[in-house]
Amino acid sequence: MRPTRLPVNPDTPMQWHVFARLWPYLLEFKQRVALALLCLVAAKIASIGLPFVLKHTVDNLNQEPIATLAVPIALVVAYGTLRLINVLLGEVRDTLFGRVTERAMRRIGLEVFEHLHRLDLTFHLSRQTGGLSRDIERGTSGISFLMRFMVFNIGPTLLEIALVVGVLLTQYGMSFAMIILCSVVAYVWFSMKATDWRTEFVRQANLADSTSNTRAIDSLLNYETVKYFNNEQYEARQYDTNLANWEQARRKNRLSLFALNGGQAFIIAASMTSMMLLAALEVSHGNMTIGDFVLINAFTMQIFMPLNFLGFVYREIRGSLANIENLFNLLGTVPTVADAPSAGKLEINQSRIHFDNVSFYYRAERRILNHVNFTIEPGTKVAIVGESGAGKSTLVKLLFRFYDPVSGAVRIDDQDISTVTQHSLRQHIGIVPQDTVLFNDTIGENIRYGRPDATEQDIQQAIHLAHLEQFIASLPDGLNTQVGERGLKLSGGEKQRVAIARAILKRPAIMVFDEATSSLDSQSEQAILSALREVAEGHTSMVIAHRLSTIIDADKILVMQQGQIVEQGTHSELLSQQGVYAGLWQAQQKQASD
Ligand SMILES: Nc1ncnc2c1ncn2[C@@H]1O[C@H](COP(=O)(O)OP(=O)(O)OP(=O)(O)O)[C@@H](O)[C@H]1O
Repeated sequence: MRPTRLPVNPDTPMQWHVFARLWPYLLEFKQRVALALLCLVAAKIASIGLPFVLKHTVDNLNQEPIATLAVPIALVVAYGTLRLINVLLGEVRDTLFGRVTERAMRRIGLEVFEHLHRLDLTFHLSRQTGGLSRDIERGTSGISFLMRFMVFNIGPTLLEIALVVGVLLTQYGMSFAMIILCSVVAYVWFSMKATDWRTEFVRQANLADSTSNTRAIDSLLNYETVKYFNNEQYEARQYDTNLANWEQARRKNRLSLFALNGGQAFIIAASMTSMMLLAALEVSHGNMTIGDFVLINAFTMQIFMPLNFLGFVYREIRGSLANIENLFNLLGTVPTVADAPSAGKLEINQSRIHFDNVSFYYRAERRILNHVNFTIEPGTKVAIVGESGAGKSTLVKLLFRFYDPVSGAVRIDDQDISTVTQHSLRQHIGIVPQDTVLFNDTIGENIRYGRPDATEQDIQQAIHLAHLEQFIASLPDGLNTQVGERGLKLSGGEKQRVAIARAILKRPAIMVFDEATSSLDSQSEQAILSALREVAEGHTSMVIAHRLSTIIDADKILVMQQGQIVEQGTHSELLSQQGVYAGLWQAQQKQASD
C-alpha cells in the first residue's frame, strides 16, 4: 500500500489541541479503555520483574557449590511465565482497544461524510473530490495511529522509563538512575531534532514519488492519445526525468536516515557502556553480584528497545496530528447555503413558481442574472431558451437552492424557498439534468435511486415511460447489469433515459428538464419528447432547450440574453414579434433544411 501520510512541514507546530477533540471518543468505551490500561500496567510490571528473576537465577547458578537445582529451575520457569504473561497481556490490550479505535473512526468518518453533503455546491466545485477523499482517508487512519500509539507506545514507554529509573534509584543508587535518565533525555531530544531536520527530505521524497506516479498513471490513462501522436518515447523521457528526481530525493532521504540511526546508536552504545562499566566496577568492589550486573544489562536493553521506534513514531504522530487537523477543519467549514433555524417544510399547494426580481452572480465582478421576473403557473410548461452562457442552467440551480439569489427571491406557492428546509424543497422537484452521472452500481439500482422505496411495479412503469424497455432487454443481465466506471458504459442518450426514469420514479410536483434530449438522435428525441409530455402532464414544468423544435408546444417561452429575459410568449406570439426568438427559429430551421 502507498503511504497515506501527509508530508509535514517542519515549521508546522505540533497540533496538540487535536488530542482534546479525540478525548470524547475514548470515553465512549470507558470500561474497555480502563481494562486496556490495566493490561498495560500489568504487562509493564511483569516486564520490570523479568530482570530481577534473571538476576536471582544468575546469582543462584553462581553459588559454589550449587545447593540444589530446584531453585534455578523454578526461577527459569518463572522467567518464561512472566515473558508469556507480558506478551499475552499486550495482545489482550490490543484486542480490547481495537474496538475503541474502530468506533472512533466510524463515528468521525460518518460525521465528515454527512457534513460534506451539507456543504454547498460552491465548496464542492472548488475542491477536487479525489483530494477530499484523500483528506478523509488520511485523517481517519491518523486517528487510528494516534490512538494506538499514544496508548500503546508512548504511554507504556514513559511508564517503563519511570519504573526502571525508580527501581535503579531505590536498589542501586543515584548514578545508575542518572545515566539512564540522561541518556533517555538525550536520545529523545536528538531523535526529535533529527526527525524534524529530516522531514524536509522525507517530504521531497514523497512528493517526487507521487509526482512520478501521477505522471505514469496519467500517461497510461491517455493510452489512446499517446498512440495517436506516436509519443511513447516522449512519455518515457518525461517519466524518466521524474524518476531521476525521485532517485535524487531518495538518496538524501537515505543519508539523513543514516545520520539519525547513527546518532541514536551512538547514544545507546555510550549509555550501555557507561552502565556496564559502572556495574563492572561495583562487582569488582564486591558491592554488587554478577546477577546485579546481568540485571543492569537487561534493564538498559529493555529501555532502549521501544525507544528505537521513537524517530518513526514521532514523525508519524506529527503527520497524524496534521492529518486529523485537516479532517476537523473540514468539519469546521460552514455551508453558505443553510436551512434557517426557523425553516419549516415547503407546503405544496398548486406548485406555482415565481422568480421575483432575482439577481445573481457567482463572483461579484460578473453578474449572471439581472432582475429576472417570471411566473410558471400551476400545471403549465415554461421553456427557457437563449444563447449559451445566458444563465439558463443558473435558474435551475437557484430553483434547487444550490445558491441563494443576491437579491430578489424564488417562491414556490408564495413561500420564499430560502425560508423552507432544503430537504422539503428538493423533495418536490424532479430533474432530468444536462449531464447524467451514474453510480457504479446496477442499472436497476441507478433507476431506483429516484425513490429508494419504490416497488418493482413502479420501476417497471418508469422504465416503460422512459422508453428503456428494449435497451434493458438487450443487456446481458437486464436490470442487474453493472454500469458506471467498472461496468457497462452507457451512451449519452441511454444515460438521459435512465435520468428520465429516475425523475418519473420520484413523482415530484415540479419537473425540470435541462437539455433533457440533447444527446438523443431525432428519432429517439421524438419518442422521448412524447414520453416527457406524458410525464409532465399535470406537473408544473420548466424546460431548458437549445433546439426550439422541442418546445413549440410550451405554454410560455422565455427568451434569455445576458442574464435578462428579453422576450416572452407562446411560440406563435414570439414568431409574430419578429424579435430575438424569431431570429433564432429561422436560423435553426435553415440549419435543419441545409
Ligand atoms: N459555478 C460557477 N462559477 C462561476 N461561474 C459560473 C458557474 N457556473 C456557471 N457559471 C457561468 O455563468 C454563466 C451562465 O451559465 P449557465 O450555465 O447558467 O448558462 P446556460 O445559459 O445554461 O448555458 P448553456 O446553454 O451553455 O448550458 C456562464 O458564463 C458560466 O460560465
